[in-house]
Amino acid sequence: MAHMHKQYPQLLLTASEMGMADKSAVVAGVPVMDLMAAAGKAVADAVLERWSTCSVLVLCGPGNNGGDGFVVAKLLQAAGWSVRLAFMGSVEKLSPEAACFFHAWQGEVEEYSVDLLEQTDLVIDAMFGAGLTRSLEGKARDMVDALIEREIPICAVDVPSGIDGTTGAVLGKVAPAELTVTFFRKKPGHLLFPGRGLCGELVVADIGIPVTVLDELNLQTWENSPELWYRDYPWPRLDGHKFHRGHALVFGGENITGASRLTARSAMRIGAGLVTLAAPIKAWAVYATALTGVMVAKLEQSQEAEDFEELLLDTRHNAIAVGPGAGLAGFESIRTRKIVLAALITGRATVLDADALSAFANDPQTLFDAINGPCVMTPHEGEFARLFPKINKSPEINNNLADDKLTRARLAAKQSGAVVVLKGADTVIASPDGRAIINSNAPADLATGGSGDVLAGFILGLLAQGMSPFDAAAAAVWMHGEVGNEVGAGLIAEDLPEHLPKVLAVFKRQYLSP
Ligand SMILES: NC(=O)C1=CN([C@@H]2O[C@H](COP(=O)(O)OP(=O)(O)OC[C@H]3O[C@@H](n4cnc5c(N)ncnc54)[C@H](O)[C@@H]3O)[C@@H](O)[C@H]2O)[C@@H](O)CC1
Ligand SMILES: Nc1ncnc2c1ncn2[C@@H]1O[C@H](COP(=O)(O)OP(=O)(O)O)[C@@H](O)[C@H]1O
Ligand SMILES: [K+]
Repeated sequence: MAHMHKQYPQLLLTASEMGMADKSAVVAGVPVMDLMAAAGKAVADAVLERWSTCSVLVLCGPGNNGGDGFVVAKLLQAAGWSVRLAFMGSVEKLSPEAACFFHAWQGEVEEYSVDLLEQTDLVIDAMFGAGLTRSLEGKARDMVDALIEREIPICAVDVPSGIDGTTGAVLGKVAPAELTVTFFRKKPGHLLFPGRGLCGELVVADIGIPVTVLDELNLQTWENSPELWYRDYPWPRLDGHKFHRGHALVFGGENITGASRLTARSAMRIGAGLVTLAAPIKAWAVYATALTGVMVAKLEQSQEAEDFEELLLDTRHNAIAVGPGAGLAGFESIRTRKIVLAALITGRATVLDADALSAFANDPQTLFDAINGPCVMTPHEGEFARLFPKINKSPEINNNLADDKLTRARLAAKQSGAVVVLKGADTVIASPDGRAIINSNAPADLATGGSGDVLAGFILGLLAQGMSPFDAAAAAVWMHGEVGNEVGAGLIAEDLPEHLPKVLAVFKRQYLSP
């Protein structure tokens, strides 16, 4: 990802990074007054574009989020709307800029009361911004409860109040918005659940912060997009042959054979030149019958791990996947561990999924110590909890670490030395060097048995073609989401590799030809 330039629109800013960006903007000569005026105008414009004239209630909080609210109220009133404004806090404690816009509001300033909702068609939630760190209490909390109950449409300023913009966690309770307008760049909490599910449509408004302020910040978090990795995507060479596209090796167990078959086929679909599936002799015929383009190698009974090691002596096997259907019952677990360690000791690119991760639940350090080359681990939350029990319980990062998927994935990558793909609706891809990507294109249709095995195969296929583990993981997760969208409702895992060519064709049109 040599090309990840800092000014990419995909950069995500935590609340404190956003604060630093604001400060740098001021140093660069953009006054806070202008930022606040632009923020309020962006919200008012977005509202005017989406709703027709109605009775609006602007709920202003005690900080600068409330400051934006004063601006919105005035602009909507000027547009001929019927506007009421409620303020919670003390005028003396407002920032000078928020105070200035407070005084510019010439209408009545009302106290928070749920009765205000009686004649309200639309609420502007300018109570708290993305930097909130504790639960709402008192009148703000009562208001949120009433908003949830009455289901009045809400436009949120920056975030729906009560969402931690850095983690996406809900602090107490949050009333879901129909529209959220945030400023300059998205925050991780807009993409991570539960926050993501509460934002509604998300608009990112330019408020005049110069992009050059990003150069001063050591930003490490992005929203997944081909912009981040398309330049390193391994398209086949015009004069190439199959060995230029790598030879992937997949281990398959004897009981659940579908999982590793999906992985192998997916690796082929995404362009690995050759794929070999190595299977215990008992299951060899099953694999050999079911697979065509994928080659099937035999592993003799009771010496599967040794035979697998022998396959690894062929250095053309440049990327290895272990886990899908590898087996955990009784002796299988020991065998799975041996095969994982045999793969890792080669230092070649390795994908570890499913059973390959669970097999080390009692001794994760042995796994982490063995990782000395490019490695991608793809745990879902259950596997993650088994492999990283301390991270899930660690109190040190923040009070809501269990809710902080981004930090958990980062810590796991650092601890293990592997790129960690922490899967789910908001998959996080974290590198041991601190970089992280949040994926946002995956539809819920992907929540079906076997779709993770396909993802492992996509990563494997890209690794075989020489992509770096962080890029390969990000690209594969994005492709997986796109294919999910392409197939849509009714999707089964088998569909995913079969529909990949359509997604690749669109991707190629958009990103290969300048
Ligand atoms: N230069 C800037 O800083 C800009 C900020 N903007 C707006 O400013 C917002 C950030 O402003 P602030 O940092 O003032 O943050 P907030 O507006 O979220 O308010 C924080 C204030 O609320 C208090 N507070 C925190 N949690 C509370 C709780 N649970 N119950 C009661 N009070 C609580 C804090 O003590 C603090 O006074 C952004 O969300 C954005 O809307 C925009 O105006 C654009 C420019
Ligand atoms: N609600 C959801 N929205 C989008 N993607 C999802 C959702 N739930 C699961 N996924 C994706 O589906 C895949 C499921 O993988 P996994 O849990 O390993 O299942 P399996 O082992 O059955 O293949 C992962 O890539 C995950 O990110
Ligand atoms: K808000």
